[in-house]
Amino acid sequence: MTNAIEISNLSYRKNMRAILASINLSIGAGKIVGLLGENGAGKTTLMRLIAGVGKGYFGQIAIDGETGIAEKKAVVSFSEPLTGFPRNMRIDRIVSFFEDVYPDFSDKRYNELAGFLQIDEGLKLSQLSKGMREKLIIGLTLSRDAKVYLLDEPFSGIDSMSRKKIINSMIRWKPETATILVSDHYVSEIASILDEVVIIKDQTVFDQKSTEEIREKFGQSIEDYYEKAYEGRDSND
Ligand SMILES: Nc1ncnc2c1ncn2[C@@H]1O[C@H](COP(=O)(O)OP(=O)(O)OP(=O)(O)O)[C@@H](O)[C@H]1O
Repeated sequence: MTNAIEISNLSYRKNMRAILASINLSIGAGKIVGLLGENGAGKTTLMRLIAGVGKGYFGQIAIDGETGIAEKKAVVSFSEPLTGFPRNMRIDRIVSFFEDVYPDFSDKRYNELAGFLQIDEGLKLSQLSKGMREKLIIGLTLSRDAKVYLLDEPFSGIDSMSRKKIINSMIRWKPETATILVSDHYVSEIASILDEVVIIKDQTVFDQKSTEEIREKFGQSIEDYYEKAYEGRDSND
C-alpha cells in the first residue's frame, strides 16, 4: 500500500540557516501521528513543506504517491492560520470561499463540525477569540475529504474541556484511510489517540515510534518517552 507521506532526503534552509536537514520519513495510511519537538524545532516548517505552501526545499515529498505541487495540494488539508482573509470578513463568507476553492469540501461535514465546535458563522474574523478561531480552523480543515490532514498546534488556545472533547472525537471525523499529522505541546492530552510519534530534534527526524511500542516495550507514557528522548537520555532509563 502506498504511504500517505513519503519524504526522502529533505533539506530546507532559510536566510542561509539550515532549518531542516536530511529528513527521511514514511507515514502509513490511516494513522494519527503526533509531530513533537521543542519551540523552533521545525514542526510548522515541515508541515508547510508537506502542504506545498512552503517552497525552495531539496529532496522529495510524496503524498499518497503524488509528487506534483497541484496534485499534493488536492489531497492535503492543512490547518492554514487564515491570515490571508480580511479581518472584517464574516465566517460564512470564509466557508463559501473554502467551498469554491476545494472540490472535496463537504458542506454536510462542515455543518456537523460547526455544530459540534459551536462556530457562530454570523461573526466576523476579527470578533473571534483565539480559541474560537482555532475551532474554526479545525472545522474548515477537517471538512475536506483529504488523504492527509495537517493540524499545526490546533488546540493551543482552546479551553481544556473543549480540547478533550475535540481530541476524543478526532477519530470520528477522520475518514478511515486518511492520515492525520498533528503537532501539539500538550503531549499527554493527544497521546490517547496517537498511533505513532515523530520527534523532530537537531533539524531532523530524531525518532519515530508507534505508541503501542512505547507503552509495551518501554513501559513509558508517551510524554515521558518524548521528554527523555529530547533530553538525550536513554529511553530505557
Ligand atoms: N520567516 C522565517 N524566517 C527565518 N527563520 C524562520 C522563519 N520562520 C521560522 N524560522 C525559523 O525556523 C525554525 C523552525 O521554526 P518553526 O516555526 O518551523 O518551528 P516549530 O517547531 O513549529 O516551533 P513552535 O513549536 O514554537 O511553533 C526556527 O528556528 C525559526 O527561527
